[in-house]
Amino acid sequence: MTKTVFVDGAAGTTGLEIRQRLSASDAFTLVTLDEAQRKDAGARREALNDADFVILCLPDDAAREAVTLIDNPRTRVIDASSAHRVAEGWVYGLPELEPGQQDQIAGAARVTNPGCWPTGFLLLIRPLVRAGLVPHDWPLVYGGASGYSGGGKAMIAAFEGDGEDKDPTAYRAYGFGMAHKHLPEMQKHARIASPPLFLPAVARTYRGMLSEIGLPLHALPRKPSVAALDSALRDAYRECALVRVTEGAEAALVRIEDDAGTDRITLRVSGNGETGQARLTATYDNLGKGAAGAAVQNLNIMAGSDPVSGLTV
Ligand SMILES: NC(=O)C1=CN([C@@H]2O[C@H](COP(=O)(O)OP(=O)(O)OC[C@H]3O[C@@H](n4cnc5c(N)ncnc54)[C@H](OP(=O)(O)O)[C@@H]3O)[C@@H](O)[C@H]2O)C=CC1
Ligand SMILES: CC(=O)N[C@@H](CCC(=O)OP(=O)(O)O)C(=O)O
Repeated sequence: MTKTVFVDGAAGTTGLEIRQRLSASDAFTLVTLDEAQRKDAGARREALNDADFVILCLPDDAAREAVTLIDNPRTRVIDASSAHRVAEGWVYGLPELEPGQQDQIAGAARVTNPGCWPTGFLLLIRPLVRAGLVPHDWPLVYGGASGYSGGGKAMIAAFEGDGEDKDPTAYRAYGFGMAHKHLPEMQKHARIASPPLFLPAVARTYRGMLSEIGLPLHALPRKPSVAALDSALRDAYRECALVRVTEGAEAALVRIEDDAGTDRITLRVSGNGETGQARLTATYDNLGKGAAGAAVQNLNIMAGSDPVSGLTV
């Protein structure tokens, strides 16, 4: 029997992408509310309690409210917002993060999708911290660029609009308050002593991400080689269909578009043994592995289906 999936926020950027991925599914029946009802608390309460699975594609406050509207123990929730990323009682929905993480997701009633920025950071750094190649109190710096759909409907309108509010920029940096909302999530799930110094930017491309961590290898206590970092990542993700580790030395150019339009993430370790410098790079799609693809992957895992069903690997 198919399971019902109610997407709350189905008219938004992430919600539309999830609908696209589930529309041809044999395992799930998609439920959405029409335009007149999609913000009606009564209609939402009914849909939230009727569904086997709920995927919240809402701003944080609306996501918190949606959870309070659920009063039956049967409905299982995946929250794409940042409302519950470090909350007690929620399983972190990044199945590749730790051994056993996928099993925790499979059995959970409440799963929080990771943020798009934390996805790249955590998949690059967590295996290196776990292996002791990077100390847990190392002062990490993480930066990169996101496609503008990462800011949802409002940012899409600003980049694509033709009114006074149109932002004509090709590339802009932000987060200068050094207090981005993803910092607690990055610190907690990387299991590091303090959050990374985070340098985000947004580029004039609809979708895609390119994010990076630089490491001075000679300064690290264990002075790891580039090859040691590369092999730690390969070991960590050998069984993971959506995580590719490619040869960093061959990367003459890495583009923000490299994995746009897919649900995978590509990791690379580049570097120079003589100068003792390494560059860890992740490319993925903010709406793929960064949001909708990750939500569908978690849904598949929770429902006991093939984790990559309906996804572009
Ligand atoms: N875009 C991305 O790349 C990523 C997004 N996310 C997260 O996913 C969530 C959704 O983001 P995104 O799709 O980009 O955002 P959008 O702004 O594109 O969409 C949000 C949708 O939620 C609707 N909405 C707002 N309040 C309510 C409410 N009270 N009841 C019902 N619907 C409501 C909005 O309605 P209306 O159309 O009327 O505005 C809109 O359709 C956010 O929490 C975001 O942070 C996470 C990772 C990446
Ligand atoms: C380009 C851009 O503005 N991106 C957003 C992150 C989008 C995202 O990941 O949303 P969540 O916070 O729900 O994870 C930002 O940096 O705040």
